[in-house]
Amino acid sequence: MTQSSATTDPHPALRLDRVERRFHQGETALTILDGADMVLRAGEMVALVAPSGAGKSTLLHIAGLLERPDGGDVVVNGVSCGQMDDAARTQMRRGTIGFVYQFHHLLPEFSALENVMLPQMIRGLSRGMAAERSKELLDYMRLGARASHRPAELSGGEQQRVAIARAVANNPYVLLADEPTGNLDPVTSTYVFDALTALVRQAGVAALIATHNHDLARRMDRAVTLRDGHIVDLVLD
Ligand SMILES: Nc1ncnc2c1ncn2[C@@H]1O[C@H](COP(=O)(O)OP(=O)(O)OP(=O)(O)O)[C@@H](O)[C@H]1O
Repeated sequence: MTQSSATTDPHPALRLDRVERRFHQGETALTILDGADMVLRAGEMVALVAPSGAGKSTLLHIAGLLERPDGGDVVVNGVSCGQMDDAARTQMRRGTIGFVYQFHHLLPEFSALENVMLPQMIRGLSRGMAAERSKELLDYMRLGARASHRPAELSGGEQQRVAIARAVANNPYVLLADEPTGNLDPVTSTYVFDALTALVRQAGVAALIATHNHDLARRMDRAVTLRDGHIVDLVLD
């Protein structure tokens, strides 16, 4: 295991620069990130593998501009987000980052198609164009026949595939996924991961994917873990 590699790319999709994050639990200060650096390049898939409680979700939320770090910077496609106000960060996030959660987080009252359309319409795309792109994405995820179904009418694997389609709907530079197959049985998990991989490769997006599943982690380009508040390369057996 070595310090995570490479800071030579002038405009990587994502760069974490000396990121710090601490929580205070009663009298105790818990340091999760202590000057963490990382570079994620367009087209690469990186597994984030670390024990429960190590800080994977914290790292993904900071990388995804959902939470502010206590120190350091998050640079998305060359744009520093550290000093942005909340409105600017939200706008940046919507335009450049896709997020997939362990539980799909789809809106229950909307169809699969509408769930994929919504982030595009929030960004200003017309209803017609958003529908066209969403149909293409759902077809690609082999969900074309399910487009009009609501989340409750879909299986867990289908719900996650809709969530993945939604995450890439705005052509993000960076896709962040927090145990996207953690809630699925092994066969479905592999199927969903295959779909995620195909979409990531096709889109050339940079992906950081937290997983406890070493078999899936091995299929990515490289793996990292969290150690003493730093992001370090992880060699999987
Ligand atoms: N808002 C918060 N306030 C206080 N402590 C927090 C907060 N958020 C997270 N923590 C603590 O920070 C640590 C890291 O949490 P995090 O959820 O990032 O871990 P994780 O690696 O994603 O865990 P898991 O694999 O179980 O999801 C945990 O000890 C958690 O209790």
